Amino acid sequence: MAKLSKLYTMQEAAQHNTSEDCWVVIDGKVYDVSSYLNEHPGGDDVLIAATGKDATDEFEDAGHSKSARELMEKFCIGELDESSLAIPELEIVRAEQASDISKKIVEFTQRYWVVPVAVAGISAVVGFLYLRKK
Ligand code: HEM
Repeated sequence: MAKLSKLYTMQEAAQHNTSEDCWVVIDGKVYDVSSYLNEHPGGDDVLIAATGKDATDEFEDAGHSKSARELMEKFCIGELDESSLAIPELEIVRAEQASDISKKIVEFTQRYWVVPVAVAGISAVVGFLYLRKK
């Protein structure tokens, strides 16, 4: 049967970054290692330093054994909400692009306001002459 797991955003997981309350994210899963900090053979400092980010590479670089991987399942509290990683970045890019475009439009109209005014003036004169001929 499929198991439902709780989803956490990276922002939420990142708040647990102390020696009393420590969550790490490894391979898309969230682990609450608070109770394991003092027992971790690699030290508590490496675990605290690994909070607030994807610690998969650091975990793999340490060359953890099979028994370490089995043990870590005990601390798994849920999964990472992958969509939470992309949204803030997309929003920032879009907001910057939007303000860039509107800035350019304002600058353009300030500099070249003569162009639409001239077009309107010429059309008015041409229209006036055309109507008078009739
Ligand atoms: C739930 C998460 C974790 C568990 C259960 C865990 C468990 C263990 C265990 C049992 C060892 C002893 C060696 C072995 O059996 O492989 C170990 C060593 C080590 N761990 Fe972790 N670990 C976790 C996360 C991490 C993370 C995120 C990092 C790095 C950011 C890390 C860094 C290290 C290092 C550097 C050692 C080597 C210590 C040495 O040999 O001197 N561990 N870990």
